[in-house]
Amino acid sequence: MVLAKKYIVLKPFFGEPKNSDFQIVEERLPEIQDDEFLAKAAYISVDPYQRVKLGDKYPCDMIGSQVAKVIESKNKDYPVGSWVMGHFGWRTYTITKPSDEKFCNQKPYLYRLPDFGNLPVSLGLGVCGRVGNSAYFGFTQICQPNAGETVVVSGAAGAVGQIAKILGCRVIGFAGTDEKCKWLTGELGFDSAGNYKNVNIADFLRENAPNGVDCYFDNVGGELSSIVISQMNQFGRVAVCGAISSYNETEPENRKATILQPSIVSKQLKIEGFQVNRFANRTTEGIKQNLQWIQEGKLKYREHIIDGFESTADAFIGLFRGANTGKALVRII
Ligand SMILES: NC(=O)C1=CN([C@@H]2O[C@H](COP(=O)(O)OP(=O)(O)OC[C@H]3O[C@@H](n4cnc5c(N)ncnc54)[C@H](OP(=O)(O)O)[C@@H]3O)[C@@H](O)[C@H]2O)C=CC1
Ligand SMILES: CCCCCC(=O)/C=C/[C@@H]1[C@@H](C/C=C\CCCC(=O)O)[C@@H](O)C[C@H]1O
Repeated sequence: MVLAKKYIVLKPFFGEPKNSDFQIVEERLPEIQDDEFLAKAAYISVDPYQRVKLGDKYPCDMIGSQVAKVIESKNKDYPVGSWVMGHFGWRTYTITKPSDEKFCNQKPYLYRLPDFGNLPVSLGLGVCGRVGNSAYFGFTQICQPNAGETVVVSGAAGAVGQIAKILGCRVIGFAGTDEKCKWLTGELGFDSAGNYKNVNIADFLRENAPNGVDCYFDNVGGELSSIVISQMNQFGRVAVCGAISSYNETEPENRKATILQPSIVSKQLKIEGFQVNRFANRTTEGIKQNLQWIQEGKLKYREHIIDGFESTADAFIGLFRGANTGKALVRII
């Protein structure tokens, strides 16, 4: 008999998520049945979307993905010892099967990790998982960049800007600390990077993108994005990936930003939101492309790893304070 631990969310988040919104409970797992396997969590992913994508019934199990190792199995496609990515929520042990989807209806719900060679399995939650695929497909398919174009990325400490450099673009990033900006222009090769907390965004862009912006990959929304969009070129393309600047905001007044329509019309812009699930049937293609770029030394990654299941809520809260540089993960020890 296995005793699992899982997080439940007691009430809707209000403002920044708090430890008191969560409770850890224990669950006795039954014996596995035909087609099922038992997986032990190795890494749990904490993600901004978890702040805004819970349902409306409380208490509820916390949603989320994890990389886990199969430790008991009655499913030949998931033998003991194999590594999986699954949307099991924040929990230590899971019994499931491919047709299950009892933990959520995410697509893809479950898959075996491709062979990452010498690289860590934790990449399956970051650059070689759906986060990396959001960058790869969101940027290439929505922004449709051309070599030589100027690209701006907000929430820039991820893969998008690097992919833009690989594709021959000029890249400007915005991030929330000077240390992150130094990493962007240093190791990652961005052409420039500004700390959105202490630069004048409009002046910074006029100086660093004097010929205007062709593509904007928007992770944050709000006024920063309105300013970037106001400096776009004719027929510019915007991929709206997220709006983290608004996720903890409870006052509707503070969710307002400068009107976009004058820029959209006069510059004939294309602005398109996307959810990475749209590219679910190309999951392996995206993972393999990012993996290949890592192996070729063209794509670098950082992981922000916090140890211990009991630290998962803290790791999640840290996302909204910019505590992570790179993918935020909890290692289950
Ligand atoms: N459309 C889709 O399918 C997907 C969308 N997303 C979205 O992409 C975005 C980035 O997610 P992800 O890469 O997982 O997370 P990150 O690893 O980029 O972590 C979140 C980062 O957001 C920044 N941030 C926090 N608060 C604010 C704020 N008020 N204003 C601006 N930046 C802020 C912080 O960095 P800093 O120090 O720079 O402030 C923080 O480190 C989110 O908006 C998320 O919702 C993610 C996955 C899929
Ligand atoms: C205003 C709400 C905007 C929410 C944007 C956002 O972040 C949406 C994301 C989900 C996405 C989650 C995808 C990747 C997370 C990475 C970790 C993982 O779980 O593998 C997917 O669920 C569809 C969008 O809703």
